[in-house]
Amino acid sequence: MIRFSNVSKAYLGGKPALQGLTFHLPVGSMTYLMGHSGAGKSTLLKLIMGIERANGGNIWFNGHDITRLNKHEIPFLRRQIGMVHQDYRLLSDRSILDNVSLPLIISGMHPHEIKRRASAALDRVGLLNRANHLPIHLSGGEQQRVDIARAIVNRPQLLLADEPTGNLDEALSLDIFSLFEEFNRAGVTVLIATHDRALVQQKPKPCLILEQGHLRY
Ligand SMILES: Nc1ncnc2c1ncn2[C@@H]1O[C@H](COP(=O)(O)OP(=O)(O)OP(=O)(O)O)[C@@H](O)[C@H]1O
Repeated sequence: MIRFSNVSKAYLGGKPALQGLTFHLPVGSMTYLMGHSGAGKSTLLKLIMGIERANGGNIWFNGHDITRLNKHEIPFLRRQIGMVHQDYRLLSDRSILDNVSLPLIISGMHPHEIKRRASAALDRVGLLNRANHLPIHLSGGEQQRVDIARAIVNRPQLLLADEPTGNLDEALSLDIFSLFEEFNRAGVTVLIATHDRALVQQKPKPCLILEQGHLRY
């Protein structure tokens, strides 16, 4: 699914954020991405999403080298990837159904199909009965579920999560993790950047560990 080959990234004027990364995430795998603050986890996720560009090396997504995509091809790449954030990033003046609909509106889908798919995504995270509520009326754990519904509404092959349990207590973190496991069982490849050692110990999975921009083996 994803293959990094000797990938490096340095931000303008900064020291290298990632250096010489080589690894493979097979289709259907579920992997943690760990490392201290500043180790390069978010940068690695941004390279996969095409938000940042590598300075060296190649990144293969389903056999296509995404380091060579031009800017018109990036939206097509992003439609195949769902991204879950630590801070949810929901639009506060839109219902949760509207929030989940957003990626489908952007992709130009018919309104009937948008409503059907967004409702199905909310149902999968157990929030269909709150479809017309504003985000402010939901708890932190529920808002995280809305973010996950929005990430999977396009039926992505790959789900990336950047500290998805960073704002949640242990019980809610396990709930959220169980959702990721469900999608993974349905065939979605999952990569979760996390500091959450309790979660990693309770739910062991293969780990990529970054140390100051290098992979630790
Ligand atoms: N837009 C940017 N411009 C310049 N430097 C950046 C930028 N984004 C990240 N960096 C630097 O790149 C390095 C890796 O940062 P990154 O955010 O990828 O780490 P992280 O492991 O995700 O950290 P955290 O766990 O705190 O989110 C850090 O030294 C950071 O200061």
